[in-house]
Amino acid sequence: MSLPALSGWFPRGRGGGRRAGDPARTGSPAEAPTQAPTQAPAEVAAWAGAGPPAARTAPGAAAAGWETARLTGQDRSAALGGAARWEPLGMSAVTPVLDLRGVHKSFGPVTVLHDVDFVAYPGEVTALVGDNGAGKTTLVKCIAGIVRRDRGEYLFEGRPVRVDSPREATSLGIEVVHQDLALCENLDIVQNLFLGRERRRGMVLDEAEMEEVAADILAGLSVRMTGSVRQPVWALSGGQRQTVAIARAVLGDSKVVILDEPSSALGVAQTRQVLELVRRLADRGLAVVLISHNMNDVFAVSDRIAALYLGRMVAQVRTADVTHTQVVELITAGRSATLEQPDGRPGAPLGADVPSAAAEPPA
Ligand SMILES: Nc1ncnc2c1ncn2[C@@H]1O[C@H](COP(=O)(O)OP(=O)(O)OP(=O)(O)O)[C@@H](O)[C@H]1O
Repeated sequence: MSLPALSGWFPRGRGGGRRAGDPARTGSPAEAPTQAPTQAPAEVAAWAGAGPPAARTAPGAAAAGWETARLTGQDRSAALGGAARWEPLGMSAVTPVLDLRGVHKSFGPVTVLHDVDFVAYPGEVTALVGDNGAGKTTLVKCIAGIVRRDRGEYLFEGRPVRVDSPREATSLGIEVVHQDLALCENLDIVQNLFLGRERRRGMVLDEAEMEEVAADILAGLSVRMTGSVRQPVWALSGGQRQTVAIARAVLGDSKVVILDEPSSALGVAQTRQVLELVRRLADRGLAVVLISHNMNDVFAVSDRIAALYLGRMVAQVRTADVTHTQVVELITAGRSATLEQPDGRPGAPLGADVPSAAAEPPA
């Protein structure tokens, strides 16, 4: 497979693609004085998980979308010399596609997700990072209805929804590309793309229509396959398979695409091609959630980073506002020496003072 090189390699830039009226994306706190009000400490603490779920909602934030906190660009330079400052964002003018609040999940006695908040916006790549066992896959399974959360709100495009099965998630336009890709090796590209949703003309499959749509969707994603769309998947490279799996995810009316480690088995060139495709999906307005352990990939392609540590969301920040080192610290320690907690304490693990789930009364 060869992909045309994107001019400028991610020309939108991380954290770019500003939307009119979205102060959260302007990059400068000074540009958004009216829509990013300072929060009372109690509200900020609630973000960190110390408050009850009800306290997590900022006043009036339900419809407009609530962002958690960020390290401002202004403070970034300060971060180099000392403790940087977290600043609550208040409300964004753009409603998140996904907005999960206080999601809690246990498997028997083991609590895997502790009151996790997570948002994903249209037109953005949100990287979901965390060490092995942090709870990334479980959170994604909750989003995709594969696993039922014990409690927690689930808003889709600002509306509360019930997502208790994969079918319900799919009907909302949420697609997951799992690590194993779930492609059928013996089937060709067209058959894989349309598996389970074949186009028919009367009683027979409309092969010509499916071929045309397959070619269109691959071309629409700027994907050029060497060879026919009728070649079997077993004959494709790892990058090409990933592309087919992603194309299948966006074939319907998808609004959210979640990619689980899409480049984990790929070489340098193929990783770059897949990341270009990931960026392109977001540029077309999809909300893309990217699970990755690879910080280079995360920084190359994401607009936001959500960091899970031992089942707690310890930060959800703009990629442009944090450094590689800070994110690694968040992943490995649940805190960063150069990031303050929202309540002003420097460097303490966020949510570390939250009572363990085992000690909490049942919901
Ligand atoms: N069905 C289950 N039953 C019991 N424990 C589970 C189940 N699914 C996940 N866990 C546990 O939940 C924790 C989080 O797992 P999860 O797969 O969500 O982490 P992850 O961040 O995706 O890790 P990795 O990066 O290694 O894939 C792990 O300790 C795991 O053993």
